[in-house]
Amino acid sequence: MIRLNHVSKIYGDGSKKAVDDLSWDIEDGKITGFIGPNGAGKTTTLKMITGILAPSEGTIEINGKDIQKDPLEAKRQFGFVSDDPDAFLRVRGIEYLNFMADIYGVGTEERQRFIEETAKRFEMEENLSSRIMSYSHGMRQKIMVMGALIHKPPVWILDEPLTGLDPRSAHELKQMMREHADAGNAVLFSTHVLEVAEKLCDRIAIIHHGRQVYLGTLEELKAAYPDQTLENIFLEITEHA
Ligand SMILES: Nc1ncnc2c1ncn2[C@@H]1O[C@H](COP(=O)(O)OP(=O)(O)OP(=O)(O)O)[C@@H](O)[C@H]1O
Repeated sequence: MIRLNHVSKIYGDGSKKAVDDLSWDIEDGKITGFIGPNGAGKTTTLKMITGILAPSEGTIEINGKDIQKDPLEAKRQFGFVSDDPDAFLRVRGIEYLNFMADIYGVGTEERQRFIEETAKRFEMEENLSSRIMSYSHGMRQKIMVMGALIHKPPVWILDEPLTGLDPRSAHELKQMMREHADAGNAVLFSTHVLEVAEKLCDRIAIIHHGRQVYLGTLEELKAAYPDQTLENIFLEITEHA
């Protein structure tokens, strides 16, 4: 569970709140889709949850561990896939995965099992010995997902994880997200693809201008806007918010 308690973020000169007073519980056992227009504050929120940015106000707990006060314990609770997969370009895929496994103290057999299984699912077996620099965008995305999840974190936080993935890999990652949530864990991911959010998510979190406009189940949202697609609901909510 991720708990945000009156979280705000003010960048630079302080003239504007990029995130404004978010208080959310991202529940276990659910996939929560995080949506909002460009510049709404999604990446800023995810970076605060993962401790990359400090909130200007408020507190964030991941499975009860405060990301500011107890960062090491809090960071053990989640795996984070950023929206920029262009990292560790000079190392080989397998070296990156072993590096991530070493950081989190994942044993040899356990990491081998994970690498074999996910490389197969993502059709990456042939590429692990090549440098990440030589990978396509989608392949970089897949190796970053594998690295982020190698320590089997209970909470998954993914910023636009499906961008650039081919249909089979996207299907596998969606399936993995579903299996992980069904096993009782929290999965939070941001997306601009509303069809994906509509099909995959149990709950939807919508922000606009840094402010919370909706958090709840898709069913509740649809009940409030009968016979409308999520796209139409999104357009209406973000127009009037
Ligand atoms: N480093 C920064 N310095 C100053 N302002 C920033 C910085 N990063 C983001 N912002 C501003 O904060 C606001 C929220 O940006 P953020 O990247 O969180 O939005 P987003 O919802 O992830 O957008 P997108 O869907 O386009 O990725 C925007 O107004 C943006 O210009």
